[in-house]
Formats: sequence, structure tokens, C-alpha cells
Amino acid sequence: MDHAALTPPDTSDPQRLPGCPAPSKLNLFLHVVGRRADGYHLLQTAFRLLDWGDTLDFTLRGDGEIHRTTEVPGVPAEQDLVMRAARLLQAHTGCRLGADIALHKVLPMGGGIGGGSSDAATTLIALNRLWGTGLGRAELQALGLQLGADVPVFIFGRDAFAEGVGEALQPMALAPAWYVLVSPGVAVPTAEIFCAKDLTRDTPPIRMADFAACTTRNDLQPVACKLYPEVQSAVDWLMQHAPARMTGSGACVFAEAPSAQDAERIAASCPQRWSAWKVRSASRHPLYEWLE
Ligand SMILES: C[C@@](CO)(OP(=O)(O)O)[C@H](O)COP(=O)(O)OP(=O)(O)OC[C@H]1O[C@@H](n2ccc(N)nc2=O)[C@H](O)[C@@H]1O
Ligand SMILES: Nc1ncnc2c1ncn2[C@@H]1O[C@H](COP(=O)(O)OP(=O)(O)O)[C@@H](O)[C@H]1O
Repeated sequence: MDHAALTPPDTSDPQRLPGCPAPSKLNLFLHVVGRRADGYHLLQTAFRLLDWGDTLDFTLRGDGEIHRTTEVPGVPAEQDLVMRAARLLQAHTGCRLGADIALHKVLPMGGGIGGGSSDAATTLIALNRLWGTGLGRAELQALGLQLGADVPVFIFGRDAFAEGVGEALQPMALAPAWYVLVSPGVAVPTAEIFCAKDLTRDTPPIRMADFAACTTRNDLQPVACKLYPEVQSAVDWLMQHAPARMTGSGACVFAEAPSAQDAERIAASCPQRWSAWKVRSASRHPLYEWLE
């Protein structure tokens, strides 16, 4: 399947920000190196931003109310990370303005490609502009972390080597690449994978400088594949074409392709019961320039 590239929105109307992009991500590797006292896991991972994502429209309201104006199957408005992000920014800044927010969802949910987290990050970045609340990148990242471990990287806005629970970020220079992304049609709950008894939690830490030379893996993959056999089937299928790996806590599986044509050809041959896309890397978040 093909999709439109993400572009920055039209900013000509001070009351509206239509078509704000929320890109997806891959975890090129993911090592669990320890566990905090609160149960959260200490990770090392390489986040790669992708030129494919959801889009959101924001319209200013003067009455302080925040509404989601679109239906998102399986995500009631009150549980939507978008609504939680908007309320968090409003409370943090004491802003008296509100917004109508339309979320156009295209990313598979529970896919390990960070859709919900990216929607939340785009909401923080866009409303910070629309409301004129003036928070800087670091403050927005810290706010985003309250919503989820994956939110800060989308505000950071660049490919990153991440440590901690995913919030300690260093920029990473990665060559542009094409990927095949396969969604095996199951949603994997992140918490279930981190809770698993047989998860490897003691992978020795690596240094960012050694990333290219090291043998890496996704420590969450064996657990997800055991609990969700379709994920293992997708890895096995994609492996026939190129070295394949699961992203995040799953369920999506990806492989780098030598060219756009190869990515297209492999995606087109994906078994009918799954979805597959040709996806290009993005070196910057499309809203990167909006923050200092
Ligand atoms: C695994 C990763 C890799 O990028 O991505 P996804 O597969 O979700 O996209 C992330 O660490 C996920 O981040 P995110 O999806 O924001 O997770 P959160 O909402 O913060 O956490 C969901 C649950 O996962 C567990 N969790 C999450 C992150 C972490 N470092 N250790 C954990 O133990 C916790 O049980 C937490 O309650
Ligand atoms: N805006 C949103 N988009 C997607 N999922 C959301 C959103 N808000 C809350 N969620 C919840 O978060 C869960 C996982 O979100 P998602 O980001 O798609 O997956 P992952 O964490 O695997 O990358 C969903 O199953 C859903 O219950």
C-alpha cells in the first residue's frame, strides 16, 4: 500500500491548524537493560522517524473547552492521548483557551509504531502554538513523558538513541532508508509484553558509538511472538525477503529494503490477511521548526 508523504500544515489562519502531521516511528533495536523500582523498564533503543502518520486538525475555542470531533474506533474521546495531552498542556500553563480537535487515524493501533504517542506529541506542539503558551522543546518533552514513555522522542523530533525509559535522548545520524512495514492484524498491549515472566531484562548496555558495529535485537520480540503467533509468522514471512525485526512491543514487523522499488515489490507480495506498506524514513519531524 502507498501513502501520502507528511508535510507541515497551512499556518495562514491564526484560529486554525489543519492537517498537522503525527509521524510514526520504528525501534531499530530495543534492549531491556534493567528495571526501575516502580516497575518501568530501563531500555536502550534507536528511534527512527517515518514519513507516514496520522493527521490532526486544531480549531481554537475561546470558551476553554476541548472536544474531539471525530470518532476513533476503540478509543473513547476521554481515553484518547490527544485529549489527555490537550488537558495536560492547559493545566500546566493555566491557559483559558480551548480547541476542537479532529483526529484522522491511519496508523494501526497497538502496532509498536507509536501512533497514540505521536498524536499526543503533535497535540502538545500544535496547541502550544495555537494557544501561544510558548513552552520550549525540553519543557514539552518533560510534559509529554507524563503521558507515555514514547511521547518525548516525537517532540525531540529527530532520530535518536534513547535510554532511561526512552526519555534520555541523543540525536543519531542515520542514512535515509526505505522500509517494508507489515502489520499482522493484531494489537499488542505494551504492558502485557513488559509484564511477561520470561522477558530478558539484563542485556548488557552498549554505547551509541558502537551501535552500528554491535549485534542488536529486540528483547521484546520473543515474548510478543510467543503470545501472538501471527507476529512470528510475519517475521518468518518478511525474513524470506530481508532481515526482519519487530518494532517496539509489536505487533508490526519491518525490514530495510535496498530501494523504493524493492520495498514496493515486497509490500505488494504480502499475504492478503495482513497489511504492508512501503515507508520512507524522515530525518526530522515535520513540525520540528516550530520549537526552539
Ligand atoms: C515499547 C515502546 C518502545 O518504543 O514502544 P511501543 O511498542 O509502545 O510503541 C515504548 O517503550 C513504550 O512506550 P509507551 O507506549 O509510551 O508506553 P507507556 O504508555 O509509557 O507504558 C505502557 C506500559 O508499559 C510498561 N512499560 C513501558 C515502558 C517502559 N520503559 N517500561 C515499561 O515497563 C509499563 O507497564 C507501562 O504501564
Ligand atoms: N490517539 C490514539 N491513537 C492510538 N491509540 C490510542 C490513542 N489514544 C489512546 N490510545 C490507546 O493506546 C493504545 C496503544 O497505542 P498505539 O500508540 O497505537 O500503540 P503502540 O504503543 O504499540 O505504538 C491503543 O490500543 C489505545 O487503546
